[in-house]
Amino acid sequence: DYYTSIVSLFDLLELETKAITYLEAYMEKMEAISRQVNETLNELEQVSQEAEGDFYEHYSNPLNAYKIIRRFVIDWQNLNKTVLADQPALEYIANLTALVKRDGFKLPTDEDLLGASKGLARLQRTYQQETVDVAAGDLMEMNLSSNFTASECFWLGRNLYSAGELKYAAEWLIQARIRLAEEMQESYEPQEFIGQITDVQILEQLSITMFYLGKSKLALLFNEELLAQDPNNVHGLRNRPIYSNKALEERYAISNEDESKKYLRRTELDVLFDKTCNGELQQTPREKRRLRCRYVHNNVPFRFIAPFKKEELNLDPSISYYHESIFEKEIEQILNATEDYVERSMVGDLENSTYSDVRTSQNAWLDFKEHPFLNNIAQRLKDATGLSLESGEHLQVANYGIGGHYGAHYDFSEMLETDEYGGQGNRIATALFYINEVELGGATAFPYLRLTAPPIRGSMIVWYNLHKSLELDYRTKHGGCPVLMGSKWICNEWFHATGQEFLRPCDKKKDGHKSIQWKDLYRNEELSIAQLK
Ligand SMILES: O=C(O)CCC(=O)C(=O)O
Ligand SMILES: [Fe+2]
Repeated sequence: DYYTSIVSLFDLLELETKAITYLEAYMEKMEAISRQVNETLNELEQVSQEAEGDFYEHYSNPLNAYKIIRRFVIDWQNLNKTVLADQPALEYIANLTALVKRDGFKLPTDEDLLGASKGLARLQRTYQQETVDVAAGDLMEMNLSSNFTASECFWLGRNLYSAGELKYAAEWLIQARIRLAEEMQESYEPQEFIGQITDVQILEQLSITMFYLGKSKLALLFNEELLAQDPNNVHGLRNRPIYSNKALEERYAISNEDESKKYLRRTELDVLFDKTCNGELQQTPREKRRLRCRYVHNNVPFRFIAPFKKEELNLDPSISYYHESIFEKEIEQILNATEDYVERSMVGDLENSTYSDVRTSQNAWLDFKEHPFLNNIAQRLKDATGLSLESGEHLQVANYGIGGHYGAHYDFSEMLETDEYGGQGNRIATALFYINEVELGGATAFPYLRLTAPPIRGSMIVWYNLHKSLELDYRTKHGGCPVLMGSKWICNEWFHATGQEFLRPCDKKKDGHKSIQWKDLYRNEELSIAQLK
């Protein structure tokens, strides 16, 4: 999947560079052919004009009789056989096909484009970025000098419409119109490049989008504009009575309950998560007053000389950074080891796992036993947490691309089966390394705790998912915020409950009550469309 990872985009760039050279070669051939055909055409026109005078006189001349026959046997044949039958287009297509087939290269699909579009909308929503600004290449007040063209705005709008992101679809389509008008002004000739769109196309899409957004009057207005430009437009004519009836109905309706089914449904939890990611929700200084940064050795002899740099983010449940916890060399080794295995992440248990929009990232697993270089990392994980890795899982490596995110979830299994996780008990703690610099976005967010941990290259965060009593800690709901710029690489380790009895002694007292109030919050929430207004 292209939209889930930046790595695969490098392959695409390479492919496009080659495709451009093929297209250039094709053009050169076409121009040569066009020259030859032109010359031949001139010749033919000349000789046939000569014959236009007196037909009988002309062809009584045996030389002329010979010439016309010769033209059919030689000249036309040559033209058709050698010049026109030489098909540069076919050759170009064959070259391109061979290039793509090499190494089983997969071209991006409609699904990839849809994913990339959704990623952009997700960024806009989470970080409250206006469409005008994004279209002008302004993201979080940085100018990225990647202005969108009218066509690009149009196709993004169309994709967002298919994805049910109607509000953003409408905004991008309006940008497309503005840009198209500008582009027309800049050049006097109507633009003719392949894929250029027209105002009629935009208006078709815009009116239907407005209609499903519940704005029938606007839908009607844009539809009229469409018909003014293209009076016989089939869609325009068919939709006119539908839009105008609906607009009339709304005028007289007391309430307007018949909302469209095409809204993208967003839950209250989604909204809460967004607000945590964009910093609208934060802990107060008072709540944070007891948090400390300190060196810790956890009674590990080596760590007396090289202590961990611990930064507390939350005390109960415990969440902390351990800075400078992984070496550059190790990061390199991890990335090398996973390069070929990074797959689109699955969500859910093994049997029922499906690709899902909840999580847009790619991941791979590294077995400690198979990779000796992981020994040091394993030791560090044990020393920092004081937990055993006997019941731990393989190390997971994940990568998020354009707008990639991981919606709010729990790491533990809520209805643990005895044989689940190989009978090792629930996921007691999570340790997560950030292994690259994320330019912007991509924090790990805990919405119930109003807390984010921005990714810091080389740092690890550790938190407990279970209470000391091993009851589920419902305050630990968390996820990965959308990556705004760059890509995000993490690797994480899940510790399990089995074998930790003496390492993290459980309280006799049950302490699960501390988080019980979060348990059913948002569980069966009514799907909310608040976000769309
Ligand atoms: O990407 C993140 O920051 C969170 C990842 C996560 O929660 C997980 O892999 O379970
Ligand atoms: Fe998680």
